[in-house]
Amino acid sequence: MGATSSGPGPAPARPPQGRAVGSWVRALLSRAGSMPVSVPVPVPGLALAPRGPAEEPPLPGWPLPQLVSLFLPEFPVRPSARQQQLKILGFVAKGSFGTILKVLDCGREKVCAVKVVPKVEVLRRDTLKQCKEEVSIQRQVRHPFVHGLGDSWQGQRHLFIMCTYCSTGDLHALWRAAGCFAEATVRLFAAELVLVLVYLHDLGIMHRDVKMENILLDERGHLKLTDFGLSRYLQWGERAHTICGTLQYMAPEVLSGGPYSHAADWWSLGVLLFALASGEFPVAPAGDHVAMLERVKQSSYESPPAFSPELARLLAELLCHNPLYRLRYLHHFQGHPFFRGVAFDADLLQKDPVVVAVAPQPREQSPPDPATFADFDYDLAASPDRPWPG
Ligand SMILES: Nc1ncnc2c1ncn2[C@@H]1O[C@H](COP(=O)(O)OP(=O)(O)OP(=O)(O)O)[C@@H](O)[C@H]1O
Repeated sequence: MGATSSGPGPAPARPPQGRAVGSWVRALLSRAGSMPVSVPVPVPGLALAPRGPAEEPPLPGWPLPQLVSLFLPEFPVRPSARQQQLKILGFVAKGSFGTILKVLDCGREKVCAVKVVPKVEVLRRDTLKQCKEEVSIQRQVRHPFVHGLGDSWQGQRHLFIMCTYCSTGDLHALWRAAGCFAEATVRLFAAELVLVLVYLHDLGIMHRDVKMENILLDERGHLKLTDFGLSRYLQWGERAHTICGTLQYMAPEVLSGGPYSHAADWWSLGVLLFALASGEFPVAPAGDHVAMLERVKQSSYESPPAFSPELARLLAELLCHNPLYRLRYLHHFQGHPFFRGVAFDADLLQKDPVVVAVAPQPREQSPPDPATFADFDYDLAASPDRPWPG
C-alpha cells in the first residue's frame, strides 16, 4: 500500500500533497453531504443502446457546485456516450485509494478496468492535487510498458478512472504464485522497467511507487507500469521532500525526508528485482519510515550466493545508499554485464511471450466483496449482470 508523509513520525496512508486547498476543502467537505449537485444522474435499468450526442442533456451551466468544479478539468462531469454503457463484470481489487472494477464497455465491446474513488475520501485525505496529477500524468504518458489511461470522469460522489483490463493480473500475484523467477525472466522484466523509468524521467516524471502490485501484465506477459497516484513532475535539479511510496521499496533519501529526486525510483527497482530473483525482500518491513530507515541503514544488501555475479553487481549498483552513485541512465544499463546481449528496444523485448507469465498459474482470486459495493453511488450498486450506469 502506498503512503505519504511530510514530516517525522509514522507515515499515514497517502496523505498530504494538495496543501493549497486544505482548509477550504475541509470546510467544503463538512457540507458535502447536503450539497446539491446538478450532474446528470443515470437511471438504473435503462436500455443499453448508446445515446447520440444530440439526445444528451446540456452540460450544467456555470457556476458548478464546488464538489464538481474542484475535480475539473481532469474529471469531466459527463462521460461521453460510449462510457454510459458500462456493465460491471466483477470486483478486481480494493486499493488504498479506490476500488477497481472489471467492466464491459458495451459500446466498444471491450473489457476495461475502472478505478472508483470516493470524492469525499480524496478531500478528507487532502489529496486533490495528487489525484488530478495522477490523471494528467497518465494521460500524457504513452509507452509500450506503461498502462495508459482510457478515460476519466466524475459522478456525484465518485471519480472514475478507466483503462484497459489486464487479464493476466499483476506481477505481485505472479511472483506469489511462482516463488521467484529465473535470471533470464528477471533480465527481461528489468529491461522493460529500465525503458519505462528512463522514459518517465526524461519527461520529468518520478513514479515514486514502483512495486510489484503496480505492475500489470498484458496477455503476453509483458509489463505495464500503472498507478501514478504518487507520481509528480520534478524539474531537472529540483528536489522533493515528501516521504511517500511503499515502505519496503523506499530509498533511504526518501525515508529520511529528502531531498531526493528521480534516482529514488531506481532504488525501488533494485528492491523489486532482488525480490523477483530471490523470492524475498532484501530488508524485512518495519512499522513506520523511521524504523524502516534504521533497517535500511544497517542492511548490507548482500545478494544470495545463488545470484550470478552480474546480477549481484546490478543490485549492488541499484541499492546504493548514495543516489549520486546509483545506476540511473540508459547507457549504465546498456553497458552492464547483466544485460549483455539485451537490446533495449520495446519491440524486440516484446517479440516473444513471457512463458512463466502466460502459463496457467494457480492464482489467488479475490472474491467479490459485497461491502465494497454498498458505499457506491446507487448506480454502482447494480448487480453485475445489470448495465451500469443504467
Ligand atoms: N487495469 C487493470 N487490470 C487488471 N487489474 C488491475 C487494473 N488496475 C488495477 N488492477 C489491480 O488492482 C490493484 C490496485 O490498483 P491500483 O494500484 O491502481 O489502486 P490504488 O488504490 O492506487 O492502490 P494502492 O495504493 O494500494 O497501490 C492492482 O494491484 C491490480 O492488481
